[in-house]
Order: sequence, then structure tokens, then C-alpha cells
Amino acid sequence: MAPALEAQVQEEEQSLPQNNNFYNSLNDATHRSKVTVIGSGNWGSVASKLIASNTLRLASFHDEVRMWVYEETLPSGEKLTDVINRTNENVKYLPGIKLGQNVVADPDLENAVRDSNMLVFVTPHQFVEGICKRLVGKIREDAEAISLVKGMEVKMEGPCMISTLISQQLGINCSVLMGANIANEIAVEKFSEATVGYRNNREVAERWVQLFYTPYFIVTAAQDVEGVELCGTLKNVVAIAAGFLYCFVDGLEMGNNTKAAIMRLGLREMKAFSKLLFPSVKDSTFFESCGVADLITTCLGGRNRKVAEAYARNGGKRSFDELEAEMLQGQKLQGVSTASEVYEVLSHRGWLELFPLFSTVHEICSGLLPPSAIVEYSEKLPRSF
Ligand SMILES: NC(=O)C1=CN([C@@H]2O[C@H](COP(=O)(O)OP(=O)(O)OC[C@H]3O[C@@H](n4cnc5c(N)ncnc54)[C@H](O)[C@@H]3O)[C@@H](O)[C@H]2O)C=CC1
Ligand SMILES: O=C(CO)COP(=O)(O)O
Repeated sequence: MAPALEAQVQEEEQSLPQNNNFYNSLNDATHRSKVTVIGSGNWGSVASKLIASNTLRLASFHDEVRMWVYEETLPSGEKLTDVINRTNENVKYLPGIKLGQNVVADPDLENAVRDSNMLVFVTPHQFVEGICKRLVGKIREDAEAISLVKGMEVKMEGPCMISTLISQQLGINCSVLMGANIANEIAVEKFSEATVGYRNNREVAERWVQLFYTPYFIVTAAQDVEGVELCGTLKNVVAIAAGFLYCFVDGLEMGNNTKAAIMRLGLREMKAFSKLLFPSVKDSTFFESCGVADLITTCLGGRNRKVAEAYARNGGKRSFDELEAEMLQGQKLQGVSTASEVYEVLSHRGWLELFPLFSTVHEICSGLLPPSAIVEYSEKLPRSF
């Protein structure tokens, strides 16, 4: 690690809370926290690795980390869970990376959460509600949750953030962790930052920071659950726009400045949408890792951007589902469904004209407009903004 970053890490480690009552009670072995990770995809596996390195190191956590696996049979005929437990690797979603011997894969959801008081949700967002329904009455009453899930649901009553869904369904508090976190980079311990968004209990936020923080994964807390979660959710829509645009950039005398323009305009819509939905969202949140940094990394190297670029390259003739299956092999995109969910909110509230980028993305994804419409959108930029 670069010396400047190393110094920053040391400084931040020293500033981590050490001596409050919350920690004192947890340092008693009888109050050790037990952690379950609900999800074992690409990021779920990396999150388990990060957590497992800390539960071994810190006395206030049980060493073992349970990782719930949505069971599947591999081409070899073996169950994914068995292979993870035998090799200590998630050979399908994170091949080549050891998770830590204290990670135990478990295909039984109820068993995986038994006795745990720290629940880490990290599945594609479309599966969270079904998982929560199965967990009702099965978790500890004093459990705390954190969501690493980027996405939202739209209900009859309006938009519902995933952390709210978890809180409402399970009757527990739910924080969030979002950031510029391309999982494969963190898996090989490349330096990254993340933001924990919390509602009002700073001690709980610090506990989550402690669980995830490593010298190569710097976590800071922000008291703005909705702001942090909306950043992580909405940047996926901008990444789809970036993918469409990048497909045309080279042939059309557009360059890096054009790529940057789409990110800037996306950020503006992210901020405007977040504040319209939740006036409490703070400006400062957009400058945390969960904001501008996640937007940049996803537009540069994320799955949403890559698949959207392929969609545009194929002139919209191959569906997102087909490209997702071919390019991601079981991993899931969140941006296309999030664009649709955002569009539903915009139409319902009469806000479509306020969000031309978000609207155009959904109209392209749903086949109402060709991918080249993103270029026309970009050419109108000087007049629109
Ligand atoms: N991969 C990444 O770099 C990052 C992902 N995220 C977010 O984390 C969340 C989870 O993403 P990943 O761990 O990457 O997952 P992934 O994209 O690798 O998704 C595949 C996972 O979904 C599971 N699955 C498939 N069908 C299922 C079902 N019916 N019920 C439950 N699970 C099912 C699979 O078993 C697998 O574990 C997403 O919201 C994503 O946006 C956030 C930061 C980084
Ligand atoms: O959320 C991410 C990085 O923080 C990953 O984005 P993708 O799902 O587009 O790969």
C-alpha cells in the first residue's frame, strides 16, 4: 500500500472507538456477537472473507461466520455448499479466493441464522423479500441487520428501500454498507473504501465498521441510511447509461469528456431523486465512497456498464437476460430492474421530465427506444442543462 494511504489507515484505526460501554459488554465472552452472512454471490463471498478475518482477530465476535448459500448443483454433480466447505472457495461466484477456514457455508436458511445477532444481507435485491418472509419468527429479537444490497422495491404505497423492507418484515433495525466496492478487487485486497449508513445509533454503526474494517477496506459511518442506500442503488442506472454511451463514443468523436458528462448528469439526477424522496438526505453523503466514488468505479468497471455496452453493441437485439446469463454466469445485474422501478416512481409522481437520463435508460432497456437514443440524449445536453 502507498505510504500516504498506510498513514491514513493507521490514523483511522486509532480513531476507531475502543472504550465505550457497547464494546465493554461485547468483550465479555458470554456476549460475543455471532455473524451470519445471508448471500454467497460475488460480493457476498468477499464480504464473508472480510468479516471472517475480523471475527478471528477480535475477541468480541464468535470466530465462526455462517454464510447462507442458495443451493445449486455444479456441472460436476456436487452441491455448491459441499464444495465451498471442502475447498474453502466459492468456486462458482469467487473462484481462486480462500474465504477463511472459519467461514461455514450452510444451505439451510433457518439454521444459518440460528443464534446470530448480526445479520448481513447481501443477495441480489429481487430475492430479499422472499428471504425475509422465510425468516419471520426465526431470528433473535435483539438481532441487528445490515444491507449490502443495491436496489429498491416499488410497492403500492410507493418506493421501499431494501433496508426498510428488512426492518419492516423482521422488526429489527437495519443499517447499510455501500461504496466503491467492485468485489473482485477487494477479494485480492486492493485498497477500497466504503460507507456505513446508520439511522440513529452510533454504537451500532461503529460495531458494523469494526466488523468490516481492514487495512485495505476503510469504512466510515454516515448518519444517513436513505442517502447512502439511494447512492448505491441509483448509480447502477447511471452505469447502464454509461454502458450505452461508451459503445458509441469511439466512433462518434466523443471522448473521455463525454463519458465524464454522463456521470456528472447521472450524479445530479441521483441527488435530485434522493432528496425528493427523502428530504433528510445529506449533500455530504454524495461525497462519501457510496456516492461519487461508487458511481465512477461502476461506470468504469462494473457489470452493469459492461452488459449495457454489449446490449448497445448488439443494437438491442439480444435481451439483457440473455446477455446477463452469457456474460455473468449466474451473477445478477441490478441496474435494469432498478431503472424500471425508478421509472415507475417517476411516472406515478409526474416527475418524468425532471429526470431525462433515468427515463431514457428505462425506455432503452424496455425496447421503447434504440440504444442510440443515448447519443441523441447526450447531444441535447448543452440545451437541457
Ligand atoms: N459484485 C459486486 O462487485 C458488488 C455487488 N453489490 C451488490 O450486492 C448484492 C449481491 O450481489 P452479489 O453478491 O455480487 O451477487 P451475484 O450477482 O453474484 O448474484 C448471484 C447470487 O444470487 C443467488 N441466487 C440466485 N437465485 C436466487 C434465489 N432465487 N434466491 C436467493 N438467491 C439466489 C446466487 O446463488 C448467488 O449467490 C447486489 O445488490 C449487488 O448490487 C455491491 C457491491 C459490489
Ligand atoms: O456495486 C458495485 C461496485 O460498488 C458493483 O457494480 P456492478 O453490479 O455494476 O458490477
